[in-house]
Parts: sequence; structure tokens; C-alpha cells
Amino acid sequence: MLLENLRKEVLSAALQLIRYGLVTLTGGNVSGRDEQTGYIAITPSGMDYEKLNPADIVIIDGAGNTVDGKWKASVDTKDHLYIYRQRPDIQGIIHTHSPYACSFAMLHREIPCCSTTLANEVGGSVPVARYTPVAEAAIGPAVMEVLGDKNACLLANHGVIAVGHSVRHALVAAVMLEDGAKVYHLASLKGEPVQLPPEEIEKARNVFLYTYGQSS
Ligand SMILES: O=C(CO)[C@@H](O)[C@@H](O)COP(=O)(O)O
Repeated sequence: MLLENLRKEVLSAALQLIRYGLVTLTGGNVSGRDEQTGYIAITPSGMDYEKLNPADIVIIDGAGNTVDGKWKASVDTKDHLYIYRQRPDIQGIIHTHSPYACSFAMLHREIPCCSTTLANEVGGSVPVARYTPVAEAAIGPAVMEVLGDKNACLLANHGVIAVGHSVRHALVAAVMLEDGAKVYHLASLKGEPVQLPPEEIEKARNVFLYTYGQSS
């Protein structure tokens, strides 16, 4: 099977979105880029992740042509492709409808960085991309207006886009963004959450980028 390992990684991440409560039914999507070929493995549109096999993950080229796969790719495929073109460091993109993060997206409200988790995994506060209609390939340009070098942003009135240097890294950003949004929400019920100073955000970010875990 073409890019079998990448297909398995994309499907595994999609199943974990359900496990972490970041999507409902067929909401959201996952893609991963193969650096050797430039091909992208992306979840098929409108299909139940729990009924998919790796072969159901669609392989497309950088122009969006199907290279291998029997299903129609995600409605957000053009948006994934746009973001990949703008950020060559990114090899994984995940779109979710995470409840706590979406509550901020419905308010068009940035999530301030009050936790080391958001500093680590997202790179600081979580910006909001302007509202765009669904399935019009407008999400990608709106995301890149606000994302910068961060690993996630909110989509006004819609959801979340999380990115990473791998599918797994994008998943971690999506999961930890929801964690940060939930903790901010809970704290705000008790008082005014205290934002981390920029220098502390940078320190926490650098630990995650350069020394955390086993990779360094
Ligand atoms: O959020 C939306 C539509 O509002 C889509 O991203 C979501 O339903 C997933 O669509 P796909 O199954 O990827 O085509």
C-alpha cells in the first residue's frame, strides 16, 4: 500500500480525536505530508473514522489530485494544501471542533496564554482566524493571516486548526489546546486568570522545541 505508515498515522490520530472528545461524528479531519514524495495522506470526507482502514485514507499530490484512494478527500483538502505550501516546516495538520476551544471561537476571542501547556504546545496565546464559509477553500488563507509560527489557531464560528512537524505533533497541539482552553475556562469561573509574561512563554516554548522528551 502506498505510504502505509503515514496512512496508519493519520487514521490513528483521527481515532484519537474521538477518544479525546475533539470531534463529534464525522466532524474534523487529519492530514500528514510525506517529505520524500510531497504526497499528502488525508481523511476521506464525511466518513466514520471507527469504520476506516488505512487503505481508506486518501493520498493526494500537492495540487490536490488523488494519487491513491477510492474515496473523496476531506472538504477542507484545499485548506490543508494551502497551509502546507505556506509552512514547509509543517508535516501534519488537524482540524477539530473541540468544545472548550470552540467556545472561544464562537466569541471570536483569543485564548490568552496562562498555562505553560499552551506555551509549550501552541507557542503562546491562541489567535482567532476570521470567519470563512465552509468548503470554499477560504480557511487556509484565513489561518495563515494569524498563525505565524504557532501550532494552533481558532476558526471563528467553527473550530480549530492545529499543525505540527508530524501528525503526532499536530495531535499533541490539538489535545493540549483543548486542555488549555478548558483550564482557562475553569479558572475564569473563580477569578481573572493570570497571563504568563512573554519571556516565560518563550522559555517554556523552547524547552518543548529543543529539550523535552527523548528526541534531543
Ligand atoms: O467542519 C466542517 C464542516 O463544517 C468539516 O471540516 C468537517 O465536517 C469535516 O469534513 P470532512 O469529513 O473532512 O469532509
